[in-house]
Amino acid sequence: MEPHAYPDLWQRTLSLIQKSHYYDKETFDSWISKTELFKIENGKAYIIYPTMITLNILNTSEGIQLIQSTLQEILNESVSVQFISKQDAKKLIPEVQLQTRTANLMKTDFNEDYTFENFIEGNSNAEAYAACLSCCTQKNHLFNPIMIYGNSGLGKTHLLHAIGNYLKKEKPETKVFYSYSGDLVSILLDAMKARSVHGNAVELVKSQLVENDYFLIDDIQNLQSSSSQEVFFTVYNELIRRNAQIVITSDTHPSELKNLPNRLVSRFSSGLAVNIVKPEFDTSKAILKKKLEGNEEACLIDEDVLDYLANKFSNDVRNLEGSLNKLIFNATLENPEIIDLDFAQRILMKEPIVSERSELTIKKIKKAVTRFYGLTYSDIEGKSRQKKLMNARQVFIYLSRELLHKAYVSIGQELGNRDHTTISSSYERAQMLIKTDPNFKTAVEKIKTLLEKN
Ligand SMILES: Nc1ncnc2c1ncn2[C@@H]1O[C@H](COP(=O)(O)OP(=O)(O)OP(=O)(O)O)[C@@H](O)[C@H]1O
Repeated sequence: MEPHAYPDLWQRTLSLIQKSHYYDKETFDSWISKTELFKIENGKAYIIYPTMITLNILNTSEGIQLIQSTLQEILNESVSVQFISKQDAKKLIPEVQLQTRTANLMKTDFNEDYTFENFIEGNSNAEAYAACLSCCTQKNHLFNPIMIYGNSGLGKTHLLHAIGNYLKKEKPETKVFYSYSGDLVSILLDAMKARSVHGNAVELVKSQLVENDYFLIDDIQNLQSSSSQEVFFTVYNELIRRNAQIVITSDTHPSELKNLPNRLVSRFSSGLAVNIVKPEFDTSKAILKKKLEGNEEACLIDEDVLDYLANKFSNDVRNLEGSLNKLIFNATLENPEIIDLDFAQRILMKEPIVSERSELTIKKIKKAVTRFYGLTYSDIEGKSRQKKLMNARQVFIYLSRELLHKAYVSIGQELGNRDHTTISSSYERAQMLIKTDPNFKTAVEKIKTLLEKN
């Protein structure tokens, strides 16, 4: 039922109660008529009492019975009744939001391109690939947790999404949870802030988390808040007890996770830790070829250009792919007959690719986006809903997420402390726009180029 329908429904209920003459006129006018219906949820009507006297009058078995039967008469369905104070009603709001946020968090959309089929195997990543694939196919989880560790841009997120995509297709009944650890921290901190009149919000989140069969956490090194580490610890233990498969990625070996408590680190070390390193030459070349698949005719490229890229940019597969994208993008502008080594070197030297991704920061993305749109920081951080500003914010959110995997909460901080749920829905919209709106796509591509120049 829409919230705006409650006052009307409650007026009708009160009028029937008045007509029943169960309460005398004075009691009704002074106390009962001042009540409000806060909401009806899961078969329960939450009724706000203004004072303790009202509560004492209402809270008798006959009083409750009268309200229940009157509501049932109007709604044609049975409801139970819970009386709440005005303060309780205020506390209920965050809880409702929390339930929505938690529900959103639980339904993960996996990146459709990040599949096992699209992942190129080589010595550099064979163990990680095998561990992730086998945990999907084997009934008993032999290794738990599986920790995939290695530098940035080497395919860790890709493999977690591949697990999700595989299970969604092959075992659709499986419950899979995936989150960047930074986003999980936001949800847990929210739950700790949310007060609750019927149940504990943290317990609610915990109970939803432990119900998963697969629990995939990306970039665990960002699980830095000690209170969320506490909650994570109990969730982790319960998941292991229930034999759920846990797969975690991190930028270092578990034993070197300095910011996490020892009891967590030692648990992470008890499963299987596999390293993923930079792809060797052949794997890098195969990744480039995979990326070109289907575009061979539109974009002719010399084999020695692929060798050149594979030799030069393999430290981070994002840079490897980025260098190829840059060549293809420039080829659409200049229309060469073929992308040869001269063309490639000219373009890549003119606009050098960021050689290490650590050089890219969220501040740099913000600077590039504002420069591109001709805006100031206060424009982009402010509240105006002008189209240009909204576009700029969406591009900023999109790039921060895609290039740096930034948590929604950190992106929100850069945008005038916007709430992380706002950021998460803008990101979803941006993901849609990149597929449907050519202007949005071009802006993203151009800003990426700007970023690579700096
Ligand atoms: N072996 C591979 N085969 C195909 N694509 C790959 C491979 N390794 C990495 N990639 C691609 O490289 C890009 C970066 O990979 P990914 O985001 O998984 O890196 P990551 O290790 O999670 O980095 P970070 O630690 O920064 O989160 C993605 O587009 C991914 O598809």
